[in-house]
Amino acid sequence: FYFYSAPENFSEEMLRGKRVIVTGASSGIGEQMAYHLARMEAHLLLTARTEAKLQKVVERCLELGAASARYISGSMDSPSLPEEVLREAENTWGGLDMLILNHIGQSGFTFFSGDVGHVRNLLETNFVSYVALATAALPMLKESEGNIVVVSSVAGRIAGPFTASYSATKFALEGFFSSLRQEFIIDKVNVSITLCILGYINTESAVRAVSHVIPDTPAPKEECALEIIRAGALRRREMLYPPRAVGTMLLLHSFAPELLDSIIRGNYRLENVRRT
Ligand SMILES: NC(=O)C1=CN([C@@H]2O[C@H](COP(=O)(O)OP(=O)(O)OC[C@H]3O[C@@H](n4cnc5c(N)ncnc54)[C@H](OP(=O)(O)O)[C@@H]3O)[C@@H](O)[C@H]2O)C=CC1
Ligand SMILES: CC(C)CCC[C@@H](C)[C@H]1CC[C@H]2[C@@H]3C(=O)C=C4C[C@@H](O)CC[C@]4(C)[C@H]3CC[C@]12C
Repeated sequence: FYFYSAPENFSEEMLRGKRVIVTGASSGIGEQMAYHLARMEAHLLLTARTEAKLQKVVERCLELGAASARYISGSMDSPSLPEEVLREAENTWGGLDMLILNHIGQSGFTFFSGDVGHVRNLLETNFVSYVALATAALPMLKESEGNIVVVSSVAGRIAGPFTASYSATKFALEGFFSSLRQEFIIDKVNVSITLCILGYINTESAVRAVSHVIPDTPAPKEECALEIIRAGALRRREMLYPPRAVGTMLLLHSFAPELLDSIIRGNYRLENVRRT
């Protein structure tokens, strides 16, 4: 608990000139990570589906001081996109230092509807594409001794109600990337894997999805974005944000899981859950 709140030896120069891919960078935490990295004078390759938004983010990144900034648009449920993104990095930079996996597909905050097709598609977008991106990036990351950063959630450690499909995709990420980290150590592959366990963050889409049910005040996306970059650059195994709230939840989950479950249910405004 203390470990994660300890002062850290991070300097923004660590990112200067680094070649970084950020997925899901057209809005929310991904967009904020792009702006921080731009200020730090990194080279940026951004992805998401909406080209118009990516164009604006790239423009702003160049104003903020990015060494370079470009984008690729497309949906991560398409099996060819991950390789296309990494080919672009190889062609323009000839290498890669940091891969930040952050995008998620749409999922509502309500009872599981029974739509198995949606689960399949969400696993493709939120999980399989992460594996494909990391796999395609690995040769370049080995060369640079770089970083893989996986953005996950408290919902990837503790399953609350109304996030069944989403939680499954985040649990999958932790299983896969924690196993991979072990293999890297065995094989002496010097590529770090940082898992980010986030609580409720004030992005537009999250607030829209849950504010009528969850009364808590969400944590700021700007600081969240900076903490993710910091943890990745410091090659941390995991980061928690906001650290105290998430740390307390994980601790409670480990020694009194049923108590935590009931606290979560008791904290929600269940009468406001939209049943469709
Ligand atoms: N906000 C929160 O409370 C929490 C967030 N997190 C995690 O943080 C990360 C960022 O979340 P947040 O910033 O809130 O999310 P946003 O909804 O703000 O951003 C999601 C990004 O992913 C892109 N995206 C959506 N669908 C697809 C798709 N099919 N293919 C490719 N890209 C897609 C979106 O752009 P476009 O629509 O243009 O494609 C957008 O850039 C996620 O991994 C999330 O799980 C974890 C815990 C809590
Ligand atoms: C004691 C309890 C109140 C603690 C429970 C923590 C709750 C509040 C936090 C932890 C993880 C959060 C979810 C998340 O990870 C990602 C998304 C996707 C986004 O598009 C919509 C919002 C959603 C569902 C978040 C909703 C709020 C969650 C459940």
